[in-house]
Amino acid sequence: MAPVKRRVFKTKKEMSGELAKYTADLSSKFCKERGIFTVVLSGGDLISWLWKLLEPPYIDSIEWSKWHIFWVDERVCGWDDADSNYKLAYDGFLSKVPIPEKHIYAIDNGLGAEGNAELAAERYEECLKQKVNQNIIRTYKSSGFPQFDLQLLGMGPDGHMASLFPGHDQINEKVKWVTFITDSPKPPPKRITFTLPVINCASYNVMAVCDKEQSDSVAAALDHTKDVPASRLTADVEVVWFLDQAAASKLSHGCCSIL
Ligand SMILES: O=C1O[C@H](COP(=O)(O)O)[C@@H](O)[C@H](O)[C@H]1O
Repeated sequence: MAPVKRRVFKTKKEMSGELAKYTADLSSKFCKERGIFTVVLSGGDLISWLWKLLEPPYIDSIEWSKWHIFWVDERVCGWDDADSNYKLAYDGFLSKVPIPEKHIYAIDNGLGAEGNAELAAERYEECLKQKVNQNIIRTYKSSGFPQFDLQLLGMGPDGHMASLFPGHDQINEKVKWVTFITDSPKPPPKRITFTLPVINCASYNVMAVCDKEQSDSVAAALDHTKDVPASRLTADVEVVWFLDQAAASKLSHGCCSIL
């Protein structure tokens, strides 16, 4: 069982600094070992916390040309839609770093714009299978599920991660790699999402959460007081929760160090 670590920071700025260092260290490890670094992004606040990677020393030292970018979940819309996780990441991060465009694997733009959630999920799973066949994505031991090097995740106040929401069936999917939802409680209703087995096969999973609004769900997930999707998060090597003080404020005593 992979260790679940928690790191609590006084400010979001400090958290962003350490998140950048953690990501850069893994980038250097995987680029040296494999010549490739597969990174999975989520939407939401996470993208705004990647800003430190856009500054020295990281902007100049990271081997961006070896990065391959995927999304743990995506809203079913076109790439230019304000709801798009691709657009959020492109505007706030990807357009500012020299990752080759052909290494960026977004939802099919046409199916997204059409609103075809089922087909968009199937197409994204096909894309992952193609990247496995091209040895860009590794597979997990004997299970055959894709294994990403690093996933950068976020959690909503209800404890959802990716587009796996409490009380919705997608969390129980055991076979598919990518599934879809058409009645997401958080708008927009149509989304595609990695399934739990895929999320949990990643080598390293980071869960970055800030603000008081999320503190109940952080406690539920880490103290296991309630079963929310994020409480099921694990990984092959390690899971690290990056928290600010407000998000960590309801954790049981003595279990977190403030850095
Ligand atoms: O809708 C989504 O929400 C989660 C959490 O977002 P946050 O703004 O509360 O951090 C996000 O991780 C997911 O990718 C996104 O589609």
